[in-house]
Amino acid sequence: MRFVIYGIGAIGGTLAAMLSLAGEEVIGIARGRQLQAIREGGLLLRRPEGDQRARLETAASPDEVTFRDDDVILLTMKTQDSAAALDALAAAGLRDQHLFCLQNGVENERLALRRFVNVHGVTVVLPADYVTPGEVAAFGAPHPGYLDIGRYPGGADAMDTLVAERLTAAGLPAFADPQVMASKHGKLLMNLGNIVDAAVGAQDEAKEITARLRAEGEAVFRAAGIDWRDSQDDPRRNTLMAMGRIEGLSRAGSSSAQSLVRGAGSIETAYLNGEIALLARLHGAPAPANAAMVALAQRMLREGLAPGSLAPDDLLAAMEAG
Ligand SMILES: NC(=O)C1=CN([C@@H]2O[C@H](COP(=O)(O)OP(=O)(O)OC[C@H]3O[C@@H](n4cnc5c(N)ncnc54)[C@H](OP(=O)(O)O)[C@@H]3O)[C@@H](O)[C@H]2O)C=CC1
Ligand SMILES: CC(C)(CO)C(=O)C(=O)O
Repeated sequence: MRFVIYGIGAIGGTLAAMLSLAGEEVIGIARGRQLQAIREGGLLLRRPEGDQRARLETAASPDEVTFRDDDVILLTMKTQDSAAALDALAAAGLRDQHLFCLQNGVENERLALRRFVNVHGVTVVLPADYVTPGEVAAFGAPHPGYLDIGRYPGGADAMDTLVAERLTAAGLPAFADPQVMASKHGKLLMNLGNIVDAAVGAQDEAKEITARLRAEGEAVFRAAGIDWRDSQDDPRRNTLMAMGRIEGLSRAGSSSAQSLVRGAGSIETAYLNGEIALLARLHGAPAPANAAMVALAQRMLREGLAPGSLAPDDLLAAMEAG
């Protein structure tokens, strides 16, 4: 088996480094300064237990990869970049190799299944940062995190088990999960707070606002008949990983906050809070607070607002107006 990891940022970089340090065959598809830095000096993975540098085979796009039957593709870009990436994979000749979506939200699997037949969802509980080109950090300890892996739309097959075994052997506990989308919907409820973190940072009022977004999300899931499995009360959060400390580094915030920190020019909110807004509109349930967060994220991009530059009252006002 060869792992083709598409998008070498916080999550893809952590996986690429761990798998390759464990002796797995890995190709990382990266771009820009990240690609250049990895080609020049490898990829530094920083963890509470210490730093390790991985040497990676890289490609600048799927058409630089000669795909093999034993390839598994791990999608690790943010959702707003997935459609273009999937089109590039199709154009490069990817066929029925198994493709795993290691992304938040629940849209990537649908995008993938339009183009490919063997699609798997993965719930990613792995707090990680893309620090600078050539360097990623994973803050969990003793393990960087854990993953649930299953087929989309449901079930778990031999490939889920095999990939879970390889990841676990590389130090990242992974579990074949026939109800992976219930797990992913549970994680999505947590990620409704990503935009709050991006807008106001980690302050007490942020928790209340996030709780409101979450309650609205749960009500919308009920209206839409969607099952979910709670992510925040999962005991594996304590047994497998807790937040650790890395010397000289503090977390830049949620993955959405990191997009703003890096000036990425796009943010994932339309696929997180926007999933709730979409379901609400489809099923006739109200979701003004989550809809307002989608608009707020767009405003932050448009006006070039720095992460953490808004006040909780700004968010509350946007929710009331929404
Ligand atoms: N970071 C975290 O703690 C967690 C993140 N997640 C989820 O994991 C997913 C990935 O997030 P994260 O790792 O933080 O995101 P990052 O932005 O850190 O990494 C994504 C990487 O993919 C690259 N990329 C995007 N499109 C392409 C392309 N066409 N070709 C080559 N490279 C490409 C990006 O490049 P560029 O920078 O140039 O855009 C970037 O390097 C998201 O769905 C996120 O919500 C889940 C759990 C935790
Ligand atoms: C739960 C959280 C915030 C952990 O990093 C996450 O999934 C993200 O950053 O997207």
